[in-house]
Amino acid sequence: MIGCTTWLHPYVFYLGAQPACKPANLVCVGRILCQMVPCGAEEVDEAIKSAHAAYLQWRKMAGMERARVICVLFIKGQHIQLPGGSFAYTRREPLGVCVGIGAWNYPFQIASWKSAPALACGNAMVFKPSPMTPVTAVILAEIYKEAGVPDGLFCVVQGGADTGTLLCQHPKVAKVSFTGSVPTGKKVMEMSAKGVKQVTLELGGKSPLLIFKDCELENAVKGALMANFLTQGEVCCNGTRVYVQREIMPQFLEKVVKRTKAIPVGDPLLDGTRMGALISKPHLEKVLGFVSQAKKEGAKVLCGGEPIVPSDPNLKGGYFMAPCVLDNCRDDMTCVKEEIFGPVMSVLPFDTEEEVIGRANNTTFGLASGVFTRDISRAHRVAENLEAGTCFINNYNISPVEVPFGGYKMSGFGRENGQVTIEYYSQLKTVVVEMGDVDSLF
Ligand SMILES: NC(=O)c1ccc[n+]([C@@H]2O[C@H](COP(=O)([O-])OP(=O)(O)OC[C@H]3O[C@@H](n4cnc5c(N)ncnc54)[C@H](O)[C@@H]3O)[C@@H](O)[C@H]2O)c1
Ligand SMILES: O=CCc1c[nH]cn1
Repeated sequence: MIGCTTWLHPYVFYLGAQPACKPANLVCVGRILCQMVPCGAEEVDEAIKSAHAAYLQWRKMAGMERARVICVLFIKGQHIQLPGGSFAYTRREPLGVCVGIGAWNYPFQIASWKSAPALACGNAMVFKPSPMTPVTAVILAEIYKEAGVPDGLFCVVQGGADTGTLLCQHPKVAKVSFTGSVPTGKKVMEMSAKGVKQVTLELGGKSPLLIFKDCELENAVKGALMANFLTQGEVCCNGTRVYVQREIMPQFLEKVVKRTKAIPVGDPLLDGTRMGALISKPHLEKVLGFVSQAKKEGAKVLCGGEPIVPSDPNLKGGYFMAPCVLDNCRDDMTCVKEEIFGPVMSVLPFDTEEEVIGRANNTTFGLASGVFTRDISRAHRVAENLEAGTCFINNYNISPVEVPFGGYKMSGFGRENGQVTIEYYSQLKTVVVEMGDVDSLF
C-alpha cells in the first residue's frame, strides 16, 4: 500500500513546496489539481495494520540486509564487562509502527527525514503529509517501492487534523514524529502522552541572528538574506530577528536593502528566479497582515512588504510578495515576537554582547540562532549562551542531512538528521549474561 487516497471531497492542494512546485503559475494558481477524501478511521486502521504486518518481517532483518534497500548505518549496542567474566550487552531494537506528520513547507524532505531513519532502524512508518502538499510523500512511497522496501512498510495516509488525531490515538502506534506549529505540537504531545507513545516535535521558531561590528560585513549581509528569504521565508529555523551592533547599522541596512530589492521574484521554474510565490492566498494575507501590524506598532518598511504581480502574464494570480526589510523594530513588537513564516526581516540595534544574548534568549522559541563575528572566542561563547538547538557561526541555514537538527524550549525536542536520529527511532534492550553460578540471597 502506498497511499489511502480516494478522490471525492474538494481538498484543494498544491504540488510541493520547493520553489519549482510553488503555486506560482497558471498550472496551479487557484486551481484544484485533484480532489481527495481525508482518510477516516477505517483507512487509518488499515494503513497501521498493514505497516505492522510489514514491520514484523522487517524488524527481523539484520542491518546489512536492510541496507540492500535503504542505506543503513551500523546500528550498534554496547558491551559492558561485569565481575567474574559475566557481562551485559545492549541492543538497539525498533519501536514498531511510527507515525510521521508533516508540515507543508518542506514536504518531501520532511517525509524523507522521518521515514528513512525510521525504516533504517527496523520500524514501519505511516506518514501523513499536510493537506496543502499531499503529493510528494506518495512519490517517496513509489521510490521506496522501486528500491525494494516491502509493501506496507511505508504507508501514506491523506487528511488534516482529524486524520492526524486518529493516527496519534491509534493503540498500535509506538511513536509520533511531528513537524508543524507549536499549538498542533502540543495537541500531538497530549494525545501521545495518553498512550505513553514516544514523540519527536519539530516546531516553529523566531530565531535570532546576531551581527557584531567586527564581522565580515558582506558575508553578514548575505547570511541575513539566507536567514530570511530562503524558500520565500517559509522556513522554520529562519533568523528573522536580526540584531545588528549599532555602529555598523547604517552600512548593514544600506547593503541588505540593496540586495533584497534585487531578489528576482517570479517563475520558480526559471534558473534565475530566487523567490517564488507563497503557499496560499490566506497565508499571503497573514504575512501581509504582519507587515501592516508592524507599521502600526512603529516599524519602518525599508523595502517590500506588498503583494506583487510579476511581469510574466502567466504568473497573474500567484501569491507573490516583495521581500521585506523592517527597521525601527523593538523587542515588544508583534513582528519580532511571533513567527511570520514569510519573507519579512526585522532589524534591531544592540550595543553589547551581554545585552544582545539576553534579548535573543527572551523568547519561548529555541529552534536556531546565528552569529557573525571575526572573534573566534566570542563566536563560541555566543554559541554556548544562545538557547537554541542550532547555532550557525558566520553563515545561516546550512542543513546537511548528516547534521542533527531540532529545537530547544517550545520549538520542540528530539532530533532529526545525523546519526543521533537512531536514538529517536529505536529502544535500548539490556541483556545481562551470568558466566558463573547464581549467588542467591535466598
Ligand atoms: N522544526 C522544524 O523542523 C519545522 C519544519 C517545518 C515547519 N515547521 C513549522 O511548521 C509550521 C507550519 O506548518 P503547518 O502550517 O503545516 O503546521 P500545522 O501545525 O498547522 O500542521 C502540521 C501538520 O499537522 C497536522 N495536524 C493539524 N492538526 C492536527 C491534530 N490535531 N492532530 C494531528 N495532526 C494535526 C496537519 O494536517 C499537518 O499535516 C510552522 O510553525 C513551522 O515553523 C517546523
Ligand atoms: O522549515 C524548516 C526546515 C528545516 C531546515 N533545516 C532543517 N529543517
